Amino acid sequence: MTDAPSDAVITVRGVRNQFGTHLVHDALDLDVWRGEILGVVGGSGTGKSVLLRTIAGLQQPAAGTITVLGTDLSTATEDQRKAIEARWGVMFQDGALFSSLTVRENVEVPMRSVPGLSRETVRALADLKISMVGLPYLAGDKYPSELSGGMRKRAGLARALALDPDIVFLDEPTAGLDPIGAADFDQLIKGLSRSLGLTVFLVTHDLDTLHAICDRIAVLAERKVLVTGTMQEMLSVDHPWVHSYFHGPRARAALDHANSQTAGKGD
Ligand SMILES: Nc1ncnc2c1ncn2[C@@H]1O[C@H](COP(=O)(O)OP(=O)(O)OP(=O)(O)O)[C@@H](O)[C@H]1O
Repeated sequence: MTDAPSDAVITVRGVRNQFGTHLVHDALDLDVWRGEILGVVGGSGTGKSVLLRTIAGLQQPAAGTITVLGTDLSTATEDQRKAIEARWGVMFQDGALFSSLTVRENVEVPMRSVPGLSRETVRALADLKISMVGLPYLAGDKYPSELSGGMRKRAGLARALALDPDIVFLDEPTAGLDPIGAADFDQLIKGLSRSLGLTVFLVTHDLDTLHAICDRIAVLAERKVLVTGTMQEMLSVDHPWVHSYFHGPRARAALDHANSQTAGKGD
């Protein structure tokens, strides 16, 4: 709905995803612009996570093309795929950390594929990522089971940032966090996106997140991206699900909260 900037880092055209006879996406199109935070919403089972996995190369679409940073994933050679995969990071809901590795070792895992990095460099880079996500230095020595849910998410984000990606994919980053922890995590994502120029593809159910940090929102419904636009634009979309999502009681509470935050900043 908003005017399209010319610099799409992700272009999805005509994508179909299905499991057996269950058609999840059909003729799905989406563009993600460089440096934006895109929030992907939709009812349960509309295929938000499947879309994330498809774009992040973890699942093959049955049809359609996905171009990331200029590379068509369906025609890319093995080497091109590896090169492009190094330019994005993925954070799953629970952090998806290896339980037998410390936080630092988890963050080091993606770096091991980079030739020529000494052990000391890898360790120093991992510690840098750990501090960038707001974890205390000592968290690097801890195992995932020794961390709170919020710290595990931060550790997952540190691992997603391991290779200085251009794009991060976040699957429900604030799910399971208390409201203060969720708001802190929102600000962390926004700060990293703005300071590093990161493009963020973020699947969420969290209306506060949409208000606080998303530049645009993409709504999944009827097996496709039904509409994209700013929060303001979502409020005037005439579609039953979109209307009830953005005008329901939770949406009103999130809007009131966002307005009070903005008013507070003006004090
Ligand atoms: N590996 C799989 N095999 C079979 N069906 C799958 C698989 N992965 C996902 N699905 C189905 O695809 C549909 C979309 O799943 P997905 O997890 O993407 O939904 P979602 O929009 O992220 O849902 P939620 O908001 O509940 O997390 C669901 O019906 C799900 O059961």
